[in-house]
Amino acid sequence: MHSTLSDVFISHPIHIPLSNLPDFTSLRHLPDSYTWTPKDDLLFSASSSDESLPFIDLSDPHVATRVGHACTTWGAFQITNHGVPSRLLDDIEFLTGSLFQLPVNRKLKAARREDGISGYGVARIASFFNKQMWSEGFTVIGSPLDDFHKLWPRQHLKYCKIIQEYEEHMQKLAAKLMWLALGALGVEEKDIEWAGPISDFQGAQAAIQLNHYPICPEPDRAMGLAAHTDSTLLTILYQNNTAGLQVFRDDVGWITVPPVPGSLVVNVGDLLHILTNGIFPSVLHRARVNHLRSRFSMAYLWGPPSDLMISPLPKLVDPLHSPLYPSLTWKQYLATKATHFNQSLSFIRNYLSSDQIS
Ligand SMILES: C=C1C[C@]23C[C@@]1(O)CC[C@H]2[C@@]12CCC[C@@](C)(C(=O)O1)[C@H]2[C@@H]3C(=O)O
Ligand SMILES: O=C(O)CCC(=O)C(=O)O
Ligand SMILES: [Fe+2]
Repeated sequence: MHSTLSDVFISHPIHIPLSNLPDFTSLRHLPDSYTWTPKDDLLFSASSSDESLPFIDLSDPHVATRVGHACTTWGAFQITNHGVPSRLLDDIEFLTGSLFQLPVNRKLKAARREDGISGYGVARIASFFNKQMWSEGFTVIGSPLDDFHKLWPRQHLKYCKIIQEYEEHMQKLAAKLMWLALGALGVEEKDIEWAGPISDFQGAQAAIQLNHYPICPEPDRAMGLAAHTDSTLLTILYQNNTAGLQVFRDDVGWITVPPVPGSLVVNVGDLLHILTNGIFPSVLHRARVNHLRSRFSMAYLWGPPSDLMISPLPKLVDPLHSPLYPSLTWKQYLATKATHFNQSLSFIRNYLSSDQIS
């Protein structure tokens, strides 16, 4: 049977109780369980800088060089002139706002199961931390029809249509960005067979993650979404007009990625880091919260077919650059991530074959 990403968490259920979701709106002080210190996350108070992320106009004649440079130096960049209609960005933001403003008991009707992948809940990475994150999320993989019907019994089709249109645009954009980034390293369409006969990565798989960071009474002591890298090839993120996304570089510290109306943020994920044999770093990022305005973000997490073997591209391997990672599938990598979280890349680096990875 053709398997999907959903199978991963059947064997790696994550136990995160939904029963103690706070009523974010009525809290005047941060409960202890939401108060973060460097003990809870080593990078919590790491230094910050006012450097900025590369901002790239996709209609620039030197776009491939700029994308390649941003991927090599930061593993992230912001884009404009990306071709996604601003009306569609408004629609997905409207959908996200409508979803999270539903009463908790309605949202819980579409709660993600412990061994499931889609639905409402706290971020999966919550299980790696002692403190709770000031956010709620909703993951869409495959058709959202059943879940949306539970959320909006009368209006679900309208919202399903928005998701479908968003996926179509994001899939095209992800393929375009992938070729720009790899093209900068001299990788050509013939080097990636699974991109398909017209090089459009039709078999790629994706998830949409909708995030809500409510207004927080003590934002400096809270964490919206803790530091992590995405397990994807690429992630394309749209944020509403409230700042919160930060990216980290060892030699720079944390920088804030300001929301620029109509622009999108692109992150290199762990699988693209593996595919490029470490040339592109997967970017460590997190979301901080705000005491005046709530924040929404909508991430399109894009990866290969879930059972396809991914390994450093032969073109990027030679006697001076031996392969740093074994071949493994996205499913195997997600399973590794479910156990080893931010240590996953260094964990698999120590294995020559994915058979040794469980
Ligand atoms: C395909 C996926 C990537 C993701 C785990 C998931 O199965 C679906 C949700 C994704 C997400 C979004 C928020 C941050 C993140 C680390 C998480 O906890 O869930 C990512 C996961 C990932 O990239 O590993
Ligand atoms: O909210 C953000 O800006 C970050 C979201 C994110 O990192 C994710 O969904 O993977
Ligand atoms: Fe992320």
